[in-house]
Amino acid sequence: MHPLMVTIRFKKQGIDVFRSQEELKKCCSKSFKGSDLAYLPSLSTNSYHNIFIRVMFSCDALDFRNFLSTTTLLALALLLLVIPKIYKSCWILVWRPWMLSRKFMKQGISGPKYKILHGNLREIRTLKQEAKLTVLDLNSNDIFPRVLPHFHQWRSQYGETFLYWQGTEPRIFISDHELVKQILSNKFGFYVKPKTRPEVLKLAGNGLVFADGIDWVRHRRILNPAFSMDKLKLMTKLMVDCTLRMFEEWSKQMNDGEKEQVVMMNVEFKRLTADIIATAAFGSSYVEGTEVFKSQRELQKCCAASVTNVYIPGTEYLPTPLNLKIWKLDGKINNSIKRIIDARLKAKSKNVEKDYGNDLLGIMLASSRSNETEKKMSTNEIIEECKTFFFAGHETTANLLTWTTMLLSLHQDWQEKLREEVLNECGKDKIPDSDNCSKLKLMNMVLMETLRLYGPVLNMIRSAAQDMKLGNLVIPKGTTIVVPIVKMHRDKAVWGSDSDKFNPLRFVNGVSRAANHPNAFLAFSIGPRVCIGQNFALMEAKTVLTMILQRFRLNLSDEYKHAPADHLTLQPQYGLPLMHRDKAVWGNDSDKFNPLRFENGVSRAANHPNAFLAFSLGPRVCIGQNFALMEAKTVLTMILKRFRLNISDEYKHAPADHLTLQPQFGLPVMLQPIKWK
Ligand code: HEM
Repeated sequence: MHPLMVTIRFKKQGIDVFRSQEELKKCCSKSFKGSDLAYLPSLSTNSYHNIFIRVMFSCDALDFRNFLSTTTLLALALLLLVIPKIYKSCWILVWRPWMLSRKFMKQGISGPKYKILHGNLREIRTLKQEAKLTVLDLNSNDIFPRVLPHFHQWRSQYGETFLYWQGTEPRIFISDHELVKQILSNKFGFYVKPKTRPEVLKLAGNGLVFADGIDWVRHRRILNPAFSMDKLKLMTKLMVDCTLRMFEEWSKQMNDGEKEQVVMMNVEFKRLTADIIATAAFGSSYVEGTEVFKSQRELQKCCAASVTNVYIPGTEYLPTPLNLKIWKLDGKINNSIKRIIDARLKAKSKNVEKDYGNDLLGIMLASSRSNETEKKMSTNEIIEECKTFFFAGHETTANLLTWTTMLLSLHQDWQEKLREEVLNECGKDKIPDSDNCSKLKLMNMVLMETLRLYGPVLNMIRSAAQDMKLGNLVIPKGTTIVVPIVKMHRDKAVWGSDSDKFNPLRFVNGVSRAANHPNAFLAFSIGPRVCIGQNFALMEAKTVLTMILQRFRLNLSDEYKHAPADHLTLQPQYGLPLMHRDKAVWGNDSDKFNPLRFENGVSRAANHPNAFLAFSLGPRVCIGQNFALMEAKTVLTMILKRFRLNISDEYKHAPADHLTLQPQFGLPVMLQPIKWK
């Protein structure tokens, strides 16, 4: 405001305004003592710093000196409190975005325009909502535009590397494999986990996934032994038991005589993997863990809805309806975990168990009693780690199993190949163990290819802990780096021109030789923060798949809509309904003599219309099949009319390949003549 305007305004209120300090002093000496004067220092800004005001108070009626000192102090205190906040807000809301955008622009990096407070969140929300209305072609693996439509759009507008704003947080999208390798394999803490939203911390726990620095080193050192190969071998048995329980449930749901069943696989796999992690890592049953899983699922919905909203620090303490819901769910999760921990402590104190147990929970509880600080975990830390493992330990593997069964249903040839491999390694009904699983090479390739195309983790994020030089780029401190796994796994330059195709054979020579870059496969990340549970997840997936392929043929139900979606992890938006056919081809009793299976004809005796190959099929089908059958029927009829047949005691059951299948020691049969009345 112009000084003249200020003067007029104060004069109107009966306040004298002086234009210089000298003028003011003259007046003071005449009618006021110095201390009775007030002037507003805040007015002393560049434009009107020479304006002083005289306040027309009655000095007798008021102890003006006291009044002045208290209010000045209060005002000063308030100013001291408010000014830094205002400064910080201006810095975050306006100055930093402007400055950083310029810095990146100078390096040739642009992106969508920053909008105050919201950044680009509104665009992200709109694009995601629009993408969710689409359904992909069944054979399309090009899911990037659907699951991360904003990245897809900005990439085509601004190039491979661009800057965008998650609210007021600057984020740079980097998909260059070499740069990503440098970021993820950095061991010096230059790229750390960025601050996480409070609701996400409540969901996934403030454990290993989000820890940094010495805390992370301590936690990882304590937890690593829980995932050693020896421990995993012991866990396979638990995985098998849980899977058998799932089959029992399925057979209960199946009506008598039914050979086909539609099952929502994503739901079943979530339940199964939850059961497995509850038993294998926490020694609790699914029932005890149910409360944790149920609440985590609810929380996940809250998080998926809120991550595209603006986050204002401190708002998590306001009693909004969403916060109230989050607090309630968090309370439930904490209580359930405490109950599981208490049960273990009780078992130990009653000497039911010698120690705390050698699973994940046991290892953590033992560490809480350690005298060495670098091997010690507090109770709170254990609770947070439990949340982390309950969440990370089942959600991801459930999605891996879901997408693998989807792809095997679409690619029946691969389903058959895997079944053959399973039957070779484990037979028709042998329970798989870790040794069998390690021999399943084709299955391993299929799992890798599924993780490449439909990896549960879509992105990883890191924050530059200080100004960093990355390739030709300078990344200012505090910038978040987004590593788009789902995009990088489809990079034609690295994975070849068929990168969008399902081709497990690309992994025939191992993961590091599947692409042009040895670290192109990022499903479990790389470097020091590589997924701690990857061997556990793969062992689990192999065990479950083996047991399914031994028993069922998988087909997609007609109701399936191909709509992969970003629900924090990659999930099928409308679920995955699959049709199971009882056992591979001939059913559970395939080893039994059961002529009734041919009741409805040869083509309907098995799950495959051409399963019966005794006379071969196609153009070279046996020319004499009818002759042979006629002959067999005639002879058998005549024998059966005359004799009752009994196997002789001398018979040795030894079918042998004598060009045709023959009884090696002949077939001595006792013929007992029938006397017809
Ligand atoms: C198919 C299954 C899985 C996939 C695709 C997967 C993927 C990943 C990825 C990409 C990371 C790195 C995240 C980042 O650095 O931002 C990670 C970390 C982690 N994963 Fe997994 N994971 C799977 C299964 C599991 C299982 C079964 C467990 C536990 C039993 C687990 C526990 C963890 C933990 C604790 C971390 C943090 C490790 C650290 O920072 O030191 N994951 N996982």
